[in-house]
Amino acid sequence: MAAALHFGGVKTPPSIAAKETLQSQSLWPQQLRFATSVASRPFLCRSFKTSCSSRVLKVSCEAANLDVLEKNVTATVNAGSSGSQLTCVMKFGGSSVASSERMREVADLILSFPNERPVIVLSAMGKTTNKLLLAGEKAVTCGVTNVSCIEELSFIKDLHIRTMNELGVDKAIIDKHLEDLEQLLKGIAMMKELTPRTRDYLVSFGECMSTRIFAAYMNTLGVKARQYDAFDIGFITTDDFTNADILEATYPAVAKRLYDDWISDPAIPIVTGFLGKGWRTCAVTTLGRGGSDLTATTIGKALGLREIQVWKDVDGVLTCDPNIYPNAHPVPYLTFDEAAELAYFGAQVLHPQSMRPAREGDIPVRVKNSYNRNASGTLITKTRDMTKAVLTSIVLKRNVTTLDIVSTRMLGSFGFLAKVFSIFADLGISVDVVATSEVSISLTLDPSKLWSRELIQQELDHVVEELEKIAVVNLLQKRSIISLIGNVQRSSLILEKAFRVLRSLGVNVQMISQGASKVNISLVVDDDEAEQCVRALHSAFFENDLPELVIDRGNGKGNGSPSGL
Ligand SMILES: Nc1ncnc2c1ncn2[C@@H]1O[C@H](COP(=O)(O)OP(=O)(O)O)[C@@H](O)[C@H]1O
Ligand SMILES: N[C@@H](CC(=O)OP(=O)(O)O)C(=O)O
Repeated sequence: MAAALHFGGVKTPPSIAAKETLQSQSLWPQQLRFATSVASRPFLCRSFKTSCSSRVLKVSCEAANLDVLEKNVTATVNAGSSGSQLTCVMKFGGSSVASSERMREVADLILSFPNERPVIVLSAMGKTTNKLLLAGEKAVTCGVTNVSCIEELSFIKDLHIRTMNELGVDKAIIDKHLEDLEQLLKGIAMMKELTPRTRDYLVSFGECMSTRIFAAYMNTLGVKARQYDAFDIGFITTDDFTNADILEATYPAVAKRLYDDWISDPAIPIVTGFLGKGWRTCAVTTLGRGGSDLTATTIGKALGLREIQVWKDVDGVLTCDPNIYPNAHPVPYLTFDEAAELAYFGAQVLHPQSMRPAREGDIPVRVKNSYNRNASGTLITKTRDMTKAVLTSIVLKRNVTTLDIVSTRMLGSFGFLAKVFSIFADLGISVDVVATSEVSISLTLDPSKLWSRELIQQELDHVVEELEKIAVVNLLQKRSIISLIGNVQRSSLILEKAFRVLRSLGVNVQMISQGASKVNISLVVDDDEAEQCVRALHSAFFENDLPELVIDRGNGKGNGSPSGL
């Protein structure tokens, strides 16, 4: 039987009617408590689904016992308090919490928003994740007796102990972690192998230690804070170690745990970014490099918070990677689609999957600079005014492999494309950019699903071997994808300008593709020409005063006048 629950408002007790959704105009703790308590009672619910935005919570559930459900709804609503609820997520990346000074600065920053009651998500301090990975790799070959001399292990210990000393927190809070870390490295040395599962457990020490230190520091300031390991509070993931996906069960579980604790004993939650728990193995998993952004947006959606803030070391999302072009400018507004595309095509500033929960929950994401808090940053929302927008950002993804596949006509055109993609699916390799004709297909392979390495030669040989059964295959390595993120409604204008720039550099574009997302045009060029192209494109699009880039004739097609190049 499908039970339907309807909240008329926060003060009105809910009534049970024959509908399938519970809706509320504002998200109050008691509604979330209700939703999560229903979700957590399998005897009560056969199936349960929620989606929430900052204003609307929808719950559909199929109840096994309506009487019990009704009592539960009433009890939970009456017990709830409409007082101070959690308001936003603030995520601070490794660069923001790299030292004791930075942690002080971040605490000060959090306290400078007295009207917020934030959930804090932290990454590991500075480059700790990289150091842990290096320590693990060294442990594989160095022998058990040499583990304590691994330089990266000493670095990590020194950094964390010094930070605790300087912040005046009790060093005992991470004693056990430091001991276990060394034991783990000895285990790796003994086994002479570092599996993806062990790798995830190894890197989890970074976030587990940074959050404990920071929560303890907040407590020394007289601000009540409570540390949480994400894998203990309901972050349930697939068992794809090193690149796990968050499962739907995470949302009600995390909401329940954080809200229950907040209501019974309010304290600022300090949550480990990047980590989860595999649903079959129950082992620690990680969400892929930069995954703390995804932790933040997941919490934002789970709790239906007002805003998700990600604090970085740059003034927001920039017009291109500042390491390629130091004068890149902050982009004030982006849509979730633009930000997702930008992240997916290689802009390190955001995790590729992090926009999904924010978009589903329709929760604005603000990218801010913890080193320059007055900078306005970038606001990412579902829609924005695109009438004046042409190009938003230029993104470079290096060291990409491309494949040109020409059918030997053993299969019809439908069969050919289907067969090509089934080969990639069977081998678990993602494809980024695709250009097709009836009998040929060119595509680029995405190495990002593999942990900090490119597709290895053996895997590529296997792909080619399989494809050669139906096609002539040409594999080209050391290519780059330049993604032009912006208003693809103006693609002719963007392409005209881009090709002028590239022609003036004597660069030949090897593949071009315009995504269905309508925000991205991808161009494939040689690796060694790519940075030069990005710099020239940046100055043509963002630094030259080119009137045709801003004038709108009201028909959405630009004025088509030739560029000044
Ligand atoms: N388009 C871009 N906009 C902003 N930063 C970018 C962009 N492309 C690459 N970056 C790099 O991303 C870095 C910020 O991301 P990240 O290192 O993940 O931050 P954090 O560790 O603070 O979360 C910047 O320091 C910058 O070097
Ligand atoms: N510490 C992890 C997770 C993370 O999100 O880090 P950061 O916020 O510093 O990018 C990493 O380095 O990948």
